[in-house]
Amino acid sequence: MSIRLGIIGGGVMAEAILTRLLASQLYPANSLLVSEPQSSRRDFLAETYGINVTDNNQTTLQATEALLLAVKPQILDKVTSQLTLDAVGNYPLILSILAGTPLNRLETAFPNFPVIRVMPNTPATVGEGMTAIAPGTQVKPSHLALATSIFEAVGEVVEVTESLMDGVTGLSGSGPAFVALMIEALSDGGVASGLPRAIATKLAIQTVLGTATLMKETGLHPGQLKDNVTSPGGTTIAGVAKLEEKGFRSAVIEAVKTAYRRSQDLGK
Ligand SMILES: NC(=O)C1=CN([C@@H]2O[C@H](COP(=O)(O)OP(=O)(O)OC[C@H]3O[C@@H](n4cnc5c(N)ncnc54)[C@H](OP(=O)(O)O)[C@@H]3O)[C@@H](O)[C@H]2O)C=CC1
Ligand SMILES: O=C(O)[C@@H]1CCC=N1
Repeated sequence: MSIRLGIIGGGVMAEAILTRLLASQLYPANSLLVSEPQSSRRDFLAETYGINVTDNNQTTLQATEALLLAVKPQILDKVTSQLTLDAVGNYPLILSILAGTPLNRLETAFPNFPVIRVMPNTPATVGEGMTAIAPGTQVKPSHLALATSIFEAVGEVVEVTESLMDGVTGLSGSGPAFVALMIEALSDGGVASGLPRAIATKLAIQTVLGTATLMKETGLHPGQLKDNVTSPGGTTIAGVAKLEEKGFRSAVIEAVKTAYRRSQDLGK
């Protein structure tokens, strides 16, 4: 079978996305090709998922539908300077998940190719990802439909203007790490209160998951949900008051804003 989707960079995000593309049967294993310099990583991906692998980035350009860029933003220039685009017979859709990397830079590196800037997140691994996509100047409705189908296989998709992509990166791109810290801290609080670690972590994870599901399914405002849990003179309001005293909300807001600014800096 011909290669329909090429991926440059076989790291964490590439694996998260390709596992769902396989599970959803959107792409069969033999239609995927991942280019990755580390031989042990190539062997792992080929043996685990049955996909095609190569150490030659140029080979991924044979992809008939799309080429996913999944390397670190800092090495984009190195990667693109080694590609010979004139040798390519077709123009696969370029999907870049590189944090902070603007469309105009990508479109300069891939002249005449349709380019979409994408920001997924790691819950993509279990099909619960949140992806934002921002189309470039050469993108047609068929390209948008293709990008949407690929990223809907890993969760939910929203289309935004490119000016919002750094904010998206600070919130949903980096957000899983912030939520993981919250879960770890909840578990630590449980352990400090005498719970065994395994039970504390189970409680913390299910509390975050259940709260998110409740808000998603009912559309309940976060403030209303907080009010619903806080009995007068009870335990929750005592904890909420302590969070406010310690600047919890301010710390989270600053974390997202700092990640947003870091995404902006990566683009310079
Ligand atoms: N991790 C996340 O949660 C998210 C990441 N992103 C973006 O995804 C991109 C990838 O991130 P992530 O998967 O975490 O990073 P990883 O480091 O896990 O993956 C990058 C991969 O690219 C490989 N690589 C290095 N040099 C080359 C090269 N010249 N040609 C081809 N492949 C190469 C690396 O190999 P080696 O290890 O040998 O260097 C590595 O396997 C980044 O741009 C990031 O901004 C976007 C959303 C979320
Ligand atoms: O930390 C990073 O730069 C990447 C982008 C969003 C999540 N991880």
